Amino acid sequence: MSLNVNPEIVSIFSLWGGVLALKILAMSLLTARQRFRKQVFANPEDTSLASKKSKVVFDDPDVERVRRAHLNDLENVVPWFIVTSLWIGTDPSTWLASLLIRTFVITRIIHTIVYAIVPFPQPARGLSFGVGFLTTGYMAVSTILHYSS
Ligand SMILES: N[C@@H](CCC(=O)N[C@@H](CS)C(=O)NCC(=O)O)C(=O)O
Repeated sequence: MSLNVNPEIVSIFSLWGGVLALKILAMSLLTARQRFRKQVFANPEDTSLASKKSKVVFDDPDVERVRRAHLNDLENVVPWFIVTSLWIGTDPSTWLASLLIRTFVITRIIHTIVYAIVPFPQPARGLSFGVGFLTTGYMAVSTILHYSS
């Protein structure tokens, strides 16, 4: 079996994967923004960076919301990077690869907006999570079928 990776698909994956990596890095900044806004930190030494009112708190709802969104990213984006880098070796069509890669990245950006930036009522978050989840699931199954046949 020969490995045939289309360079156009690699470019699309690199571009959109880079955007997604930056989005995940931005989650740390969003967490820090909430910590400074609420003056709540995870370690005693961090409180010296802020006002005298600042304290160590582990259950601030706004900080925890961003942290849950960050964790959810890691639960979904890490498998996506692994699965996509395997799937593009199965010689998918450029239009399908482009559609699935863009769809996943856009759904993760929407997930962050509706979870951590402007909390939206459900099913906004569930849908953004679900579409991305199905995208990764499709690519994983199609990779397994490709290499097992
Ligand atoms: N680890 C997730 C597994 C299920 C999941 O990812 N659900 C999506 C759609 S409802 C979600 O955004 N969960 C919120 C979260 O992970 O904090 C959880 O505990 O909820």
